[in-house]
Formats: sequence, C-alpha cells, structure tokens
Amino acid sequence: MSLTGLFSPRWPGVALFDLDGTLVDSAPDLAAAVDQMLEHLGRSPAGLDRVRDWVGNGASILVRRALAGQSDWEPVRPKDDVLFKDALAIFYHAYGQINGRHSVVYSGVEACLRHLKQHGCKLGVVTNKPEQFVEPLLKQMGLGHWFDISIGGDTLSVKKPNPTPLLHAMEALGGTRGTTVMVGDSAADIDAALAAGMPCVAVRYGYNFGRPVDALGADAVVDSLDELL
Ligand SMILES: O=C(O)COP(=O)(O)O
Ligand SMILES: [Mg+2]
Repeated sequence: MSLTGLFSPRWPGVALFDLDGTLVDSAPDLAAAVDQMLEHLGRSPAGLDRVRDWVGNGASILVRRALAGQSDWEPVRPKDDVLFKDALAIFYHAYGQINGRHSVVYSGVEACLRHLKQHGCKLGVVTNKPEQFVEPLLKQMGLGHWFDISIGGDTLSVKKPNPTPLLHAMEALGGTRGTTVMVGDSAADIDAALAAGMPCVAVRYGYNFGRPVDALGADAVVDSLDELL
C-alpha cells in the first residue's frame, strides 16, 4: 500500500494510535521513575538511554528489565519475585507522581489528529501503558479531547502484540478491518496490526527497543505524522 492510499479524505474511518514513542515522548518520565525505583532499592540508576530501549511491553516488563539491567530478563526464583513485586509498587508510586512532567508531544501529532477528526475519523489510543496512567498523561499533554476511546495495557487480559486490544477498540468505534489503521512506533504495534489484519503505519522517531522499524512489515513508515496528510 502506498502512502497516498493512506489518509485520503474518506479513509480511514478509525485510526488507532500507540502512545509512548508515537504520540508522546514519555521516556524521560519513565526513566525518572525507574531510576527512583532502583535508587530506592539501593541500586545504580539505569539512565534515559537504556530505559528508552526497555519501553513498549508495559510496566511489568519495564520493571523486570530494569531489575535485570538488560532487555532480556530471566524468569526469576520465588525469592526474587518478592523483590519484583516491591519494585513494581515503588515504580507505580513514582511514575504516578512524575507522569507527564518531562514528556512532550511529538511534532506532527496535533496536525494529524486535527486532520483526521475534521474528516470524521474516530480516534483511539491503544497502549501497553497501564490504564491508570493513560488519561492523566493525555490530559496533561492536551491530547485527551481528540480520542473517543483509550485502551491500556491492563484494560483487557492481553496486550499488544496480541491483536485483541486493537480489534476491541476498532469494534467499539464502529470500524472494520478495511476502514481502520494502526499507527505505532514498535514491533509490538506492527505485529498486533498484522495479526489483526489491519493496515499499519510505523514512525521512525519512536523507541522500538533501540532497533530500526523499517523492515518489520508496516504498510508505511514515516518520520513525522504530518507526512500522512
Ligand atoms: O508502557 C509501555 O511499555 C509503552 O507502551 P506503548 O508504546 O504501547 O504506548
Ligand atoms: Mg510505543
């Protein structure tokens, strides 16, 4: 599918957006909360550059990666599970206070959302971020009013790359696979869209676990969302 086939006046009817790394650069807040958690546990901070590459599979896996100090974390012994539960609680508390403080909306996002809304498109957020942090972040970023639905990583029993959250949002907004597009920054978004059977746009400026997003099977790859208009 070419770029000109995407975002024409009557298409899409529903557009679903990933949040972290696509609409909002939230890694600075996530890194600050991870580092507060690590310091609370007497460990060295991980820093923004490492934490950015750990974002995209939700808060639990972010905390698992932070405790392991790397992307690949081993399933842990029961003793370490207690540590994980404590770490997760500390992270939730810290992130609840920091969420939105250092985050910024990416260039091109507002223009894209305005264009789609003006053409009657329904808009949704489908993120792996825990639900309790989603609305506060959207509101602080001045983006909340654009969206007709938001699905967090714990809203349903499964999260991206499982296609269910995308299909759930699509159906709630009255869309079909042929009239819906997913826009995201990572393999989790693209794999979910492929499994859902819906077209997908990937952005290059996001996180994607520190890897390029070009060859992952998206229908279009862009440097800014205003390229789609
Ligand atoms: O919390 C995360 O891992 C980020 O989630 P998202 O990229 O799906 O918005
Ligand atoms: Mg993302």
